[in-house]
Amino acid sequence: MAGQGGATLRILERADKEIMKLSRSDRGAVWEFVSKFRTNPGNPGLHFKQLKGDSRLFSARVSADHRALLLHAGDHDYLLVSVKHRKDVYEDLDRYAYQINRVTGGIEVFDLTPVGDSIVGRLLPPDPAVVAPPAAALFAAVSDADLLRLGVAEPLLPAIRQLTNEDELQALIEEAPALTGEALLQLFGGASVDEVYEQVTFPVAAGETVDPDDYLAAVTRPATPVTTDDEALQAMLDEPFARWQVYLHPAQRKLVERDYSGPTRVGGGPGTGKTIVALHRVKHLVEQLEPGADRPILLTTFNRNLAADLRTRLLTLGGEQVLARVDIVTIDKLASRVVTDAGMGTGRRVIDDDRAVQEWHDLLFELGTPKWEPDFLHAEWSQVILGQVLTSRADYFRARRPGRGRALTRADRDEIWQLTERLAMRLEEKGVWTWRQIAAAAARAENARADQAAEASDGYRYRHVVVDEAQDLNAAHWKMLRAMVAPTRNDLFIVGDTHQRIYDNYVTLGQLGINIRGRSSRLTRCYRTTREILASGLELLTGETYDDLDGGEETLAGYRSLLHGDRPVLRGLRTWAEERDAIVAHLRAWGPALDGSIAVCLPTREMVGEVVDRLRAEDIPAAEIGPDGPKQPDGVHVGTMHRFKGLEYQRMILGGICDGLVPRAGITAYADVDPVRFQRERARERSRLFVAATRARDELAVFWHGTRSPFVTDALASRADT
Ligand SMILES: Nc1ncnc2c1ncn2[C@@H]1O[C@H](COP(=O)(O)OP(=O)(O)OP(=O)(O)O)[C@@H](O)[C@H]1O
Repeated sequence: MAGQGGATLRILERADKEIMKLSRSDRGAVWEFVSKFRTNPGNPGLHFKQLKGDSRLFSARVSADHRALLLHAGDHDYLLVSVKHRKDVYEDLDRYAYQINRVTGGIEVFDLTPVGDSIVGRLLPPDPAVVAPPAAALFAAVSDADLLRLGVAEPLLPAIRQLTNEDELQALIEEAPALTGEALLQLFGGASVDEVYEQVTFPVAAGETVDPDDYLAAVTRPATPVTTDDEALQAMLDEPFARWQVYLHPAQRKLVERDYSGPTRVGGGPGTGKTIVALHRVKHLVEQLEPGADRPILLTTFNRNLAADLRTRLLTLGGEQVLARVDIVTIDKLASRVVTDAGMGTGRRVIDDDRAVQEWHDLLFELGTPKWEPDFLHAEWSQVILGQVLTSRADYFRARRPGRGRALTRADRDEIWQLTERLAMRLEEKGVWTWRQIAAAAARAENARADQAAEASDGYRYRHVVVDEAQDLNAAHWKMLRAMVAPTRNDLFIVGDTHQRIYDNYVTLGQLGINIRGRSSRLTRCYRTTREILASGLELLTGETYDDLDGGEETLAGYRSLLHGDRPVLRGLRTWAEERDAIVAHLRAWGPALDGSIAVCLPTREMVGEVVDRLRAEDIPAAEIGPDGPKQPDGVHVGTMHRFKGLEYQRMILGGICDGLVPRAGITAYADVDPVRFQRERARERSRLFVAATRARDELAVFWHGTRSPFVTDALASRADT
């Protein structure tokens, strides 16, 4: 990057927050400044000079009114740490301190105003005589040594010792380096020092001993969040919200850039940047490819609007060159392609599960077999026989039926096997099949292909496979994916959160030939939503346990947000008509949603239709969310819970959160006859509500009428406004 006489200039994430607050033309001036500086820092127009009293800090002229503050890392390497009004650079110089964090090895620059001391570039250890902690100090129970072990910035210790309430803590966090904020918030929330170390600090700790004076080494560590890439910088200057393109959290960056000896899985609660990590991973993998015109990387997800969104974001992130090497396709479409390639199912139409259950019903009626419920047989066929890609009666006799409840005798299995064969024939005669059948057929076809591919050295479909929303794939999908890529380094990168599982697919990846043991990690910092919304979302999950896709248990320990906002509004109304009035009133209070940043989520399609009609009658523009996303980008988006997977809104109303609707009344029928199924259905409905609640960035309102949903706990409901 540094040409002859030129310099490397990296922009520290901190500076970019200031840059984003500038006017458009001033941002343009920053861009020009960066280009000129990189070409020749000695350009007289830049007035580049060292600041008095510090060997590393420099100032330079960005525009008539603005100055840049630069930190010299060594050689020709500089960091842009601040862009300020010219008056402030000189007046406020004393406010800045910088250091290399001894735990992460990253460079931290911060504003010490809250301390009120002048300590540029000098790290003053706190003087206990001067800053004796007041009696009610928030962190009185945690020693300095422990705070430092957690990676809290040393120059902020005096200020931290003064904190006595959450508002002061929040104000400090706004300005503090991210790790300091994250660690303090977790401690404030009641976590122990060891827990915070494990969940927050360890994932970002440098893997080597840190030399606190070696700025050149520090500048390239993932813990120094910088951009050097011109395209990324320009995109960010044009589109201030695109920070994710540039500044990965060190925990995210490590996952993106690591070389894995086999399949890996990244978990994490909603909004922790799993999709962002998947996109950066794809870009990273493309950058390792030798030039070519093929598409050796598969990026797959569950539904069509998410696939479209991945395409748009990957284009923004990597441009046409990256996109050209990646096949982005939904998992079902991929399975369809495979069966078409294999010459199977020509001309067959896909039917949904409701229609398939109806076919079961008709078949059982024609056969006069009252012993089985259509619903039960469909689930057994879909989840066990097709789900595990069982191809013979003998395999079915031996199959495990995890989570299926009710035990089956050998005679039962024999009968069910014959019935499923009859149903399959019936569907074939009608020229239709289900997505599950397609997935199972694709897994078989792809495995046959892989057997041949293993003989030819390079016969696999893909070099790398990246999967988003992995919690919703079924075993047949995994078998297909496993067969698409050679079992070697960096083969599968799997991203998902089982707390957000909204389809009935439970798998143990290890049993499907995908061994993620020792290569599984979890992101814990939420970028999307506020602490207040997260707390309510987590409360909705109370009492359920979740798996880790590999036979173990998954937790959300350490899940946190640095964002802070209003508590969600909870409101019980008497009738559905009153609830609709309340929805309209709430939307009006929020003001017009012309940019599609507001959504209403409801449990049934009928309710969606009724709310859309009502909003239109009130002259509030509304768009229903279909399988390809909102039917138009502007207006209030309205959809059922299923449709909200992977989306994000500034403000959301969850309506109709009533007993009998969430969870659906129908599932109580299983409570006695099939408790395992009941538990699974309930967990799924809970996850659906959790997904919907965690789509909101800033504000959330939860409404119901009549009796509230049992998922709205007493603790939540005690704050309700009825
Ligand atoms: N490093 C980052 N810097 C800034 N913003 C980020 C970062 N990582 C993620 N985000 C933002 O956080 C939000 C959530 O990211 P993303 O959709 O990747 O999360 P997710 O874990 O896939 O969520 P979900 O599981 O709910 O679908 C997005 O708005 C994204 O731009």
